[in-house]
Amino acid sequence: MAVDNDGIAVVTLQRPPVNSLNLDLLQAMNNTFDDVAKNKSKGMILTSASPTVFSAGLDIMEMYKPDPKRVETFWVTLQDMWLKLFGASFPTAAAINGHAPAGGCLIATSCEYRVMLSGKFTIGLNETALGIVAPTWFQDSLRHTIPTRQAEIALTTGKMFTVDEALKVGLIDETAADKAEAIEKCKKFIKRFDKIPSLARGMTKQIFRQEVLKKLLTNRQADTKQFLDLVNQPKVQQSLELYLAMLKQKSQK
Ligand SMILES: CCCCCCCC/C=C\C=C\CC(=O)SCCNC(=O)CCNC(=O)[C@H](O)C(C)(C)COP(=O)(O)OP(=O)(O)OC[C@H]1O[C@@H](n2cnc3c(N)ncnc32)[C@H](O)[C@@H]1OP(=O)(O)O
Repeated sequence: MAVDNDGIAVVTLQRPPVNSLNLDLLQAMNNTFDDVAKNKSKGMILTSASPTVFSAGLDIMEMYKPDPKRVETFWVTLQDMWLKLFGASFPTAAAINGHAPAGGCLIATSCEYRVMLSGKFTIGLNETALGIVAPTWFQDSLRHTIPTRQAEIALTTGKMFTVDEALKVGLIDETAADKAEAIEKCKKFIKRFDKIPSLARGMTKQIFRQEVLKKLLTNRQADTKQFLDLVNQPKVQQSLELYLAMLKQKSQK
């Protein structure tokens, strides 16, 4: 992860090849978010070092034949990452410079503003298409971004939106021709708050988001148990094995 700081922190996800979210990356993200808060940055922009993938979502290897202690820590660290990002009092934006499936879409929709590169990229919560259920807080992040009806259809169909579709439905706010332009547009969004007192801004955001945050905070143990029960089911392990094989086969073509 690299952080440039000119008052606005640009945080670059840098875990080749596809920025899949494993325990180490999630821990690094959490430490970085804490630093951004401590340094009193004006805001934070999340982007990717990959030219084609923002993030491929959760690292499936963390869930396939998992070590019991590690997979639990993995999930709790993912919850922490979401609580910190969705609940950040500082302004957040995502410069989405590539594909953003599942957990990649979760990161983007946890931010307040999204700029995505024009091109053949897709974004969405595709969990149902993989035969799994997007956790409540994944669903809430989408519902917080696009109208409820479109969110329900997208979630139940596991829809991956093209850039044009994402713009039309409001899943992204703007498009950009390249990464530099996407970062500039995110900076422009964050600079809108230059004349707004930061305490009032931060508290307003937290009040606006508190219902959704509270749902996970009061349900963390049940959410973790639900995930662990699901991931340890033989049928789920079988699906993960098939999905990994499919991804490998595709990457070797
Ligand atoms: C299926 C049942 C799951 C049951 C889980 C239990 C409950 C879980 C609850 C919550 C779920 C959370 C949601 C998630 O985030 S799950 C992850 C979903 N992510 C995806 O479906 C994306 C998969 N990846 C892709 O579609 C593509 O890789 C893409 C991001 C579009 C990039 O394409 P491309 O640039 O062509 O790269 P490759 O496909 O060639 O991939 C390069 C190597 O990276 C490996 N890879 C890709 N994605 C993942 C991943 N999410 N986790 C781990 N590894 C991944 C891929 O296999 C290639 O590896 P190699 O080079 O060794 O062959």
